Amino acid sequence: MSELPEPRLFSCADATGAVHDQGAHVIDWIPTGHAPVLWLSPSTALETGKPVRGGVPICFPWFADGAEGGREPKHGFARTLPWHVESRESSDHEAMIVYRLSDADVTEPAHQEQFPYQFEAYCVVRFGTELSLELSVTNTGERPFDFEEALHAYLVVGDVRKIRVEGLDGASYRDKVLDREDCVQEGDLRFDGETDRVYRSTGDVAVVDPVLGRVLRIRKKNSGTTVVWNPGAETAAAMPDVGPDGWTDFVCVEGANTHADAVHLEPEETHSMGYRLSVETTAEDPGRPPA
Ligand SMILES: O=P(O)(O)OC[C@H]1O[C@H](O)[C@H](O)[C@@H](O)[C@@H]1O
Repeated sequence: MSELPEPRLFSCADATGAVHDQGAHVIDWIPTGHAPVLWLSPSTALETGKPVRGGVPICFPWFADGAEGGREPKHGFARTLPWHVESRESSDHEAMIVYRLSDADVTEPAHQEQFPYQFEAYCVVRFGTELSLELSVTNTGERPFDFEEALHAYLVVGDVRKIRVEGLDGASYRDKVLDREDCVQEGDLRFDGETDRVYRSTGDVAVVDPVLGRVLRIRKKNSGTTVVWNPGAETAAAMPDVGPDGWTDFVCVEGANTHADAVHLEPEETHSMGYRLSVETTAEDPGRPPA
């Protein structure tokens, strides 16, 4: 293992940002006039071949250990492979980069065995008043395949115990902490410990943060799954790159297509999933007790 090269830095009138080529992994986005939006663990490994804890990891071609289970590495090989820069452009109000990964980059036999298909993936990242990521996958081979994907964003929050996530009311979900299928969300989602839920939901989501006085809005495109994750105190304490105090500082709200929403591609077909993030300052009283 060697140290990761410095990330690529982006700057325009409306934002700054940073991305590692490994995993096409966005690690920073600061819209002008706001505090940082993406959480990055201060103790994350920044080494070739190791996942980075924070930012927006790309999970592909499977999520966790895959729809049928048993796949490795967790969340697929794309997040630890170096992606290729296809193009980069900047204007006054937006900085943009296009990354590309294909089956030719998958050199580990164990990875090839688990996903023996020809594909081409592009990730277009735009830094501006919004952070926008679009992951497109094309089947460039002669056999159909299924894949899972997630844009696994780590969002900075003032205190996860005081936020609420709106937009999932009524959605069915799998609770990975309780190991229960077919749960249904009632009202807003709040956090008082380990939370790991895979929602069937195409809708937009808002993270209302009374401590930082802001709302993070997530707009999804072609995404049937929203994953919400926070490790809680106990699990976090056992994770060296989160630690006993780190878990209150972030929540993951992920745009995804997993399990029943896995994507099927016939030869020459393309699927694109979009994830857009924006910030609004609010006047909500930080002392307001939870409803
Ligand atoms: O530790 P990682 O491989 O980065 O995974 C972090 C988390 O990702 C997702 O949100 C999953 O639903 C969780 O079960 C998992 O713990």
